[in-house]
Amino acid sequence: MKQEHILFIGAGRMAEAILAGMVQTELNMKITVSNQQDTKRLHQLQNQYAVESTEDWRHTVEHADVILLACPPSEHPNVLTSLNPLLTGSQLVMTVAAGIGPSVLESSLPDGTATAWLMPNTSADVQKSMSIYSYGQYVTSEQKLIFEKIVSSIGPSEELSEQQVHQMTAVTGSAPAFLYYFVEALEEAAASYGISNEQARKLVIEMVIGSAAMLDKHRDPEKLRYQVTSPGGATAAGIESLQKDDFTNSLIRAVHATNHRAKELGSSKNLF
Ligand SMILES: NC(=O)C1=CN([C@@H]2O[C@H](COP(=O)(O)OP(=O)(O)OC[C@H]3O[C@@H](n4cnc5c(N)ncnc54)[C@H](O)[C@@H]3O)[C@@H](O)[C@H]2O)C=CC1
Ligand SMILES: O=C(O)[C@@H]1CCC=N1
Repeated sequence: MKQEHILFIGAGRMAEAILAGMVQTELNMKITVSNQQDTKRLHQLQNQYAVESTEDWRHTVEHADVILLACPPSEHPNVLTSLNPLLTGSQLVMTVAAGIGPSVLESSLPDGTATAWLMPNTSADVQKSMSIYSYGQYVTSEQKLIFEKIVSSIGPSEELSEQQVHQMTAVTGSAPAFLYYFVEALEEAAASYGISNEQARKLVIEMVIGSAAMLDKHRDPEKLRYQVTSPGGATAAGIESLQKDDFTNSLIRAVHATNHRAKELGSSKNLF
């Protein structure tokens, strides 16, 4: 079977999480990583994940089946402009950038270029990224198979429309940061009672892991919340306090702010 070749343009945090996930699966895929200028970083990734690296991705484009843009949204115009004359016509160009859907890629690449938008999260590192994605109009069924092979190596996924990927970017791409922020806040609350920071961390992280396992098993957060919340009991007082502080709407506002910024970052008005 032909070994496919994937070229990463951008080798930062999201690229590394994807790499880490991918190499845990026997994908029979050649992986080349590149970034803007940081050779030290490329060598670190090369050694850690046994992948290849190049200091000038332009030399690798013609050999790649899939080109994965993992650079900031603001760098897409430069990268796409450089990419344009180098494409052979049979490659899949995909991005993980917030705000940059397949229609944006299509409008800046030669007519008929196959494109896809993947919105993963950093849990790709442990093959648990809940990823969402959307295809452009020229992707072949063979390219879909390759794409799905890559995506399934980093966790569960869901195909959505381009508009829905915009709307769900906060929920799957960014919300891990909201959850980590929640953990930090609870650690702070725990430590305020005088236990050590290490103890606070253990208590909170293990509680979150246990709760995530319960969600995984029962898949009904409201029911699980009721099981914890004894009528007239202690938890009810805590939930009431969160409700007084407008917890749900605070989170909804965070989702809206995130999506708004993502859209702004990827808006062709600001990019091209
Ligand atoms: N960090 C995350 O959790 C997620 C990030 N993303 C997307 O992933 C992309 C990268 O984000 P991070 O990894 O967080 O950023 P980062 O700052 O850690 O990495 C950016 C990488 O792009 C490279 N780069 C910058 N300009 C370049 C250019 N002109 N040519 C080649 N490489 C270039 C940098 O050298 C670096 O390796 C962004 O588009 C972001 O929207 C998507 C989902 C989640
Ligand atoms: O913060 C960001 O812009 C990226 C997009 C989704 C998660 N991280």
